[in-house]
Amino acid sequence: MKVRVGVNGYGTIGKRVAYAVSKQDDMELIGVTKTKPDFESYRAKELGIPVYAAGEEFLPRFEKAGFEVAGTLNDLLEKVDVIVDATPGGMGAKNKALYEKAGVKAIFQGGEKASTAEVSFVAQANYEKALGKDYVRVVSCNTTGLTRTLSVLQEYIDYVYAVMIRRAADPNDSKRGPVNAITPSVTVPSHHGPDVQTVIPINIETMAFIVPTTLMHVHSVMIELKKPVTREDVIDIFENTTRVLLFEKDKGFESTAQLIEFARDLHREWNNLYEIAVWKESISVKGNRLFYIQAVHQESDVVPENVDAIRAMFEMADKWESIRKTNKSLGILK
Ligand SMILES: NC(=O)C1=CN([C@@H]2O[C@H](COP(=O)(O)OP(=O)(O)OC[C@H]3O[C@@H](n4cnc5c(N)ncnc54)[C@H](OP(=O)(O)O)[C@@H]3O)[C@@H](O)[C@H]2O)C=CC1
Ligand SMILES: O=C(OP(=O)(O)O)[C@H](O)COP(=O)(O)O
Repeated sequence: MKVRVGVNGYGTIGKRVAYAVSKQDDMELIGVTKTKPDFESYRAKELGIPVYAAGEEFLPRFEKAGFEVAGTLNDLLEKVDVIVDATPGGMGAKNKALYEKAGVKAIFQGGEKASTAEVSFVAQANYEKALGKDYVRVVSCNTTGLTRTLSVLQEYIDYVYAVMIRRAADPNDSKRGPVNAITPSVTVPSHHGPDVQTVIPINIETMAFIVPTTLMHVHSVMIELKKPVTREDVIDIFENTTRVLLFEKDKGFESTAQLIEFARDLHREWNNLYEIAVWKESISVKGNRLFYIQAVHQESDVVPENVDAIRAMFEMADKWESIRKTNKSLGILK
């Protein structure tokens, strides 16, 4: 039996999750929601994906444009086993009552508070915690990136300090900024450190800035060690960590621009770089401190996590079986 999946919110994350679900042999994409008949709605239809209005209040927009929808969100909820909520941050918590009423399981994204779901999720760190659960939150792109690399270093970590340099807007977004400024998050810690702690129990403080770029986020990670580790050990650990790739400046990876070009060269859909990119040269051990720099493709790193979360919620596979299956279907390198 295939799990029937709906996606509420066919935007940056939603369209990628819908695509990823459609690549799984144990899942069926039943439909997606939109609030308006824009080019994304027409493209979904061309791809054969049923488009539902995100609520009755949006129906007149579709009617006016002569765009035939398959129904409304409530109709979609009647046909699915699980809904992936990829609506703008904070909206998922409001939608939860609809999902409860319809009796469908739901996955929320990192824009929601941890309390919206029963568990905050990063597959390689805590897959088992989501087994059989009804409500799971895939943490934000930055939190996913931090958790992927920190979870495999846990035995060495006394305290983590990380600085997050965040992209200002996604490439398809012409409304956000800044265009010519650097915006600090003056609340310390930024939400990322406490968010990592919803997945793994480590000491961590984070600070964050927004800078004028659309391509990726970059993290500067500094770790106080509680037991010795060498640079070679860390390289070895990351080389053996799924969804983490090492890149070398010496091979031309000077910035996020070349990382995205690498994803383009792989002919990845939407130039997705699902893997967290760690600069190999940046991995340094000085006394009892470990340093490294990593980059996160904000539009795509959480996509495989959504797929694995579905398998965990329906107890369809164990952790490594699911991760391997998802990786293979999306061409994730390791
Ligand atoms: N973008 C990113 O880098 C990342 C985002 N996230 C999280 O993922 C979630 C989604 O973000 P993102 O994909 O960027 O958002 P987008 O704005 O790209 O997409 C949001 C989607 O929700 C739909 N929507 C808007 N209003 C409503 C409504 N009233 N009811 C139902 N659906 C609505 C939009 O439909 P329409 O277009 O038709 O109006 C759109 O399809 C957020 O929680 C965010 O924090 C997590 C990781 C990375
Ligand atoms: O939700 C996200 O983008 P946003 O800036 O559009 O809210 C990304 O996950 C990055 O957010 P974060 O820096 O809160 O992890």
